[in-house]
Amino acid sequence: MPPLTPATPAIPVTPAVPTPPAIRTSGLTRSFPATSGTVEAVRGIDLTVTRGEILGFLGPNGAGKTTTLRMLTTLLAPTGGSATVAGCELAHDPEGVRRKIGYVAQSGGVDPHVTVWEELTTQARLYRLSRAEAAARTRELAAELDLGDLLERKCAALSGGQRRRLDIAMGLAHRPEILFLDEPTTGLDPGSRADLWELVRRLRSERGMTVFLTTHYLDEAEALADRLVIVDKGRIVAQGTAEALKSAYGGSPGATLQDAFIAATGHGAETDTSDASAAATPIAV
Ligand SMILES: Nc1ncnc2c1ncn2[C@@H]1O[C@H](COP(=O)(O)OP(=O)(O)OP(=O)(O)O)[C@@H](O)[C@H]1O
Repeated sequence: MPPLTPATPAIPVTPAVPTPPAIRTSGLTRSFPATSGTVEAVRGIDLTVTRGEILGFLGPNGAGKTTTLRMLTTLLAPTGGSATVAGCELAHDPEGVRRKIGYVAQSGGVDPHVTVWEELTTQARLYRLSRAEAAARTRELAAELDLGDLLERKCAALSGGQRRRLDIAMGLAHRPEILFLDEPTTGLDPGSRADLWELVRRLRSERGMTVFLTTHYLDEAEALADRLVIVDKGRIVAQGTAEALKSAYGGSPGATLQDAFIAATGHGAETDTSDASAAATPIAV
């Protein structure tokens, strides 16, 4: 039989290379020894966050949000499972993870006694930038985060919103690929919250930044996040867009995210679930 001839000349095709996710976890687990036994803070989280996604990580008090965040940012070793963050394996290359992520803790981390300029240049120098590079990076960050008029001010004299912008600038000093924000707007007034939301949106649209955000504010999660993951008692109990969660859980056309949250977890956003032992069934929508 003659060989088959293609009807059209063969054009070399470059196969599409799938973009690896920003974060992937498999069975991520953390337990803590306690006097009364073991606290199972995180019980096998399987999660994928795509690059450029803003992910809202929600759950009642004690659900395991901070423990998960601390594992993903290398601050706490998992007791089980695995995770890849920004292409680096958490267990084998924590240094690589740290180079590629920015972490803004709930309590911030700035020194109240130094100026904004000193704080930012010191942070940039920690990432081995020369003095001149650190100064240039500080100017860049100040412009981007609207801190230009505050550079000579002592950190202690900043308002809550200004302090939060500085915290984020510090987290961005080394141009990370993924930004972890732990409760970024707790304690801010509505105007400062709206400014911060705008900033997070800009980081994603202008830099393609992946943002992993924990929050207690359901309106914040709904306004900012592309996708929500709800955890309870250390497990993922629901995930999807806010709209999908509302229609899957809300039970009526006018259902709110609060309705969906209560239906998925069995309680309100501020209830402490850490001592409960029953596990909910995970539902993805
Ligand atoms: N170092 C620790 N030692 C013992 N138990 C801990 C430790 N850290 C966290 N836990 C427990 O693990 C569980 C999950 O805590 P975690 O802080 O991750 O919850 P969370 O969802 O962040 O809660 P919150 O919204 O209140 O901050 C809780 O029962 C908590 O008491």
